[in-house]
Amino acid sequence: MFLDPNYIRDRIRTVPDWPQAGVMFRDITPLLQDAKTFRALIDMFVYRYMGQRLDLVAGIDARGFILASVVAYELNLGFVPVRKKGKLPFASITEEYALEYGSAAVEMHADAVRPGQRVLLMDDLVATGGTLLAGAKLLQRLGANVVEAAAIVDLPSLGGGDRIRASGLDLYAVCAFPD
Ligand SMILES: O=P(O)(O)OC[C@H]1O[C@H](OP(=O)(O)OP(=O)(O)O)[C@H](O)[C@@H]1O
Ligand SMILES: Nc1ncnc2[nH]cnc12
Repeated sequence: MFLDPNYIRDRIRTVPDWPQAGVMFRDITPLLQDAKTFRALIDMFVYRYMGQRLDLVAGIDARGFILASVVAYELNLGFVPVRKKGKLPFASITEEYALEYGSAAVEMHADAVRPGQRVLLMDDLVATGGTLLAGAKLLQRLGANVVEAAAIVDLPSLGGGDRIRASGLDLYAVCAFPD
C-alpha cells in the first residue's frame, strides 16, 4: 500500500493561481511533513535504484535537494548540488532555461563530477522540463553519464516529460497530474 503511487499523489496539495493566475501549484509539503508518506516516497526511489550502478546523486535547488540528499545517503553515494545561479563559491558552469512562470539559470561546480561517472539527477516536479534538462546538460558538459532523471510529479499537459525523453534522457516520475 505504501509503495502505491496513488498513496503519494493523494498527499500532494493543489494550490490554484500560485505563484500567479492560471498556475495549479502542486505542493509537496504535506507529503514531506508526514513521516509515513515521506518514508514511502524515499523508499520508492531507493528500491528503484539500489540495484543500479551509480556513482552520485545530483539534486536540483531547492526541492530536489530534499530528495536527492536522502536517496544518496540511503544508496551510500555522494550528493552533488545543482544550484540556482550565483550561489556556488568555486569555479562553476551555467545553463539558462525557461520555466512555466519565468526564466532562470542553474550552476554546478566544475569539479562536481568526473568524466564517465554515472549520475542520477533528481528534482521534485517536471513541468516544462526545462530545469531537469538544464541540470542534465550541466552534468553532460562535465562528461557525466546521466543514468536517469527522477521526480515525484510529472505534469504531462506541460510537455516536460516528452521533452526530456525526446532529448534521449530516461525519466521516472512517481505520479502524474494529467490536467
Ligand atoms: O519543469 P520546469 O518547467 O523546469 O519546472 C520544474 C521546476 O520548477 C520548480 O522549481 P522553481 O523554479 O519554482 O524553484 P524553487 O525550487 O526555488 O521553488 C520545481 O521545483 C522544479 O525545479
Ligand atoms: N505547477 C507547478 N507546481 C509546483 N511546482 C512547479 N514548478 C513549475 N510548475 C509547477
